[in-house]
Amino acid sequence: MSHGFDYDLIIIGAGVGGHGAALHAVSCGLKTAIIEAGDMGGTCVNRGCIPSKALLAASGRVRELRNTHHLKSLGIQIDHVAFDRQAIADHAGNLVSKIQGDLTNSLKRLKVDIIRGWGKIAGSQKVTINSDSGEKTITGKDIILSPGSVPFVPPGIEVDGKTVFTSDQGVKLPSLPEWVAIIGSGYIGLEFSDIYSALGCEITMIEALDQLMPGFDRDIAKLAERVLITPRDIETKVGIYAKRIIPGSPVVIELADFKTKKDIEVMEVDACLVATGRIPATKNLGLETLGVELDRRNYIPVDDRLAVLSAGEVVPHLWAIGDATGKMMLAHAASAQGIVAVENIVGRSRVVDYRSIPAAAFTHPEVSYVGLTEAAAKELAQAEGFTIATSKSYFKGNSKALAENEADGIAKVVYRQDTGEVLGVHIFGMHAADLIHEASAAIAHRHAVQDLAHLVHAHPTLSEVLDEAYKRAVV
Ligand SMILES: Cc1cc2nc3c(=O)[nH]c(=O)nc-3n(C[C@H](O)[C@H](O)[C@H](O)COP(=O)(O)OP(=O)(O)OC[C@H]3O[C@@H](n4cnc5c(N)ncnc54)[C@H](O)[C@@H]3O)c2cc1C
Ligand SMILES: NC(=O)c1ccc[n+]([C@@H]2O[C@H](COP(=O)([O-])OP(=O)(O)OC[C@H]3O[C@@H](n4cnc5c(N)ncnc54)[C@H](O)[C@@H]3O)[C@@H](O)[C@H]2O)c1
Repeated sequence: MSHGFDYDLIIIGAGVGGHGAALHAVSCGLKTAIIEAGDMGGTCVNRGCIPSKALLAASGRVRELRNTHHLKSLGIQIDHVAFDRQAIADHAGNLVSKIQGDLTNSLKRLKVDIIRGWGKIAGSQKVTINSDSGEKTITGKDIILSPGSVPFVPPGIEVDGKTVFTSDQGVKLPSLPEWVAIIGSGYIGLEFSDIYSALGCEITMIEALDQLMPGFDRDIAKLAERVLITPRDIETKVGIYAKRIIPGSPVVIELADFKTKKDIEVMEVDACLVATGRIPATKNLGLETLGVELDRRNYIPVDDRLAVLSAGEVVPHLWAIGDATGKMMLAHAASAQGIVAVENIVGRSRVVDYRSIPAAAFTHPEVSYVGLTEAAAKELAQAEGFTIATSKSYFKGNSKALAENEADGIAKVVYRQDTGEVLGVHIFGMHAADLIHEASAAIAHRHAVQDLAHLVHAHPTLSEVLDEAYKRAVV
């Protein structure tokens, strides 16, 4: 193809979004180049999903093997469980190298040109790349921006990368501080509290909003707090924010009331993980050359087809995907967007169905959801004039969970009362991250609880928790 351009498609950013787009582009016959200034694989592979899940796998095993009470209930006795912090860190580091290599090779195998350097739009269908070897310009019929995101560090917080750090450094597990403060109780705060508490650190979790895990469905967050926080060596401070953090030994943290802004106390801890969200990496992309303005939170404005917008109008041949679009900061959402953008590029109109994209926190046990929380569904119902209902089932009534003696857990289905359409499903309990996909498929097809209640699930499996929740919705 190419038609007078160097490439059919140029992708800026080789994270999971850019990678997913590149693979799909090749399968659609597009001559493709991908530009990467940093580590191939971006955040997920190098500083996100992959190393954090490796740490969670190892620390989760330590937790399980040290839980003598649980093991005894199964008739097992283990006298001493030891671990080597550096070996756990190496497990994560080795996995990063492997997946980074696999991802890079998959692009090479498909003859995607990998160009190292900083990519910048230099005008319509034109990109410049700056690297140590100088600047060059290439042309592409279409351009996809996938520059990703970086940790957000609130003003007043100083990060030295050693005593006060973000997940970028945390995933390397360089030390196990005796007492660590975690700022934020979102995904990163939760997953790291799981890792640190399993490996014997004392934790203080500080959350600015008036409840822990504010992004999750309330019923799920309440039970998750009872299981993941309360019985562990984790002190929580809620409605309180870290106004100032000074790195050093000790780390000094000035806390204030989030609502009144009044100073509350000064804490001294050994280390502090700042897990206060992420912001788009959208500076210096040359967007101004095409008159594109970022939105007020610095995301790249896109329509449902992932076309970039300028003053509400589509900018021809320019697309954006991934964390930088601010839709759902998840790896699989980024690659799904990449596939949809390519579909539109090749003339097959497609949009992303965000409602059916699942999410999970890989704590022990896991938290997962897809679709709307009960609160969000209520808002939608009010706006559109329908009513919602919910149904719940519990792991303590599930034979498989009972056989494992891991019966802490709940599944909650939020649905429309009139049509039965499933609007959201939330699960907390063992293997919740895997269990959610059945619900994701149900939402993708806009299925109703009345139909889902008739599906047959193998016995005894954890999937029967969801089966039970659907059945309870229709009795
Ligand atoms: C600790 C942690 C754990 C996570 N765990 C999960 C998880 O379990 N599951 C999940 O779904 N998500 C997880 N995420 C989120 C996930 O990592 C991101 O949603 C995902 O990486 C976004 O992909 P992306 O392609 O949009 O951007 P990124 O992965 O950030 O990639 C963007 C790439 O673009 C490059 N780049 C930027 N600008 C330019 C430029 N101008 N020129 C050249 N290159 C450029 C960057 O160097 C980077 O490599 C986690 C994130 C963190 C921080
Ligand atoms: N398993 C996964 O899929 C996974 C894992 C890790 C990260 N991620 C992605 O990375 C993104 C970033 O994760 P995150 O946990 O940093 O963000 P988050 O948005 O999930 O949570 C940040 C929390 O920090 C709180 N906060 C902000 N400023 C504060 C302050 N000064 N003091 C106290 N609390 C404060 C917020 O109220 C919020 O609850 C997530 O949104 C998610 O999309 C996903």
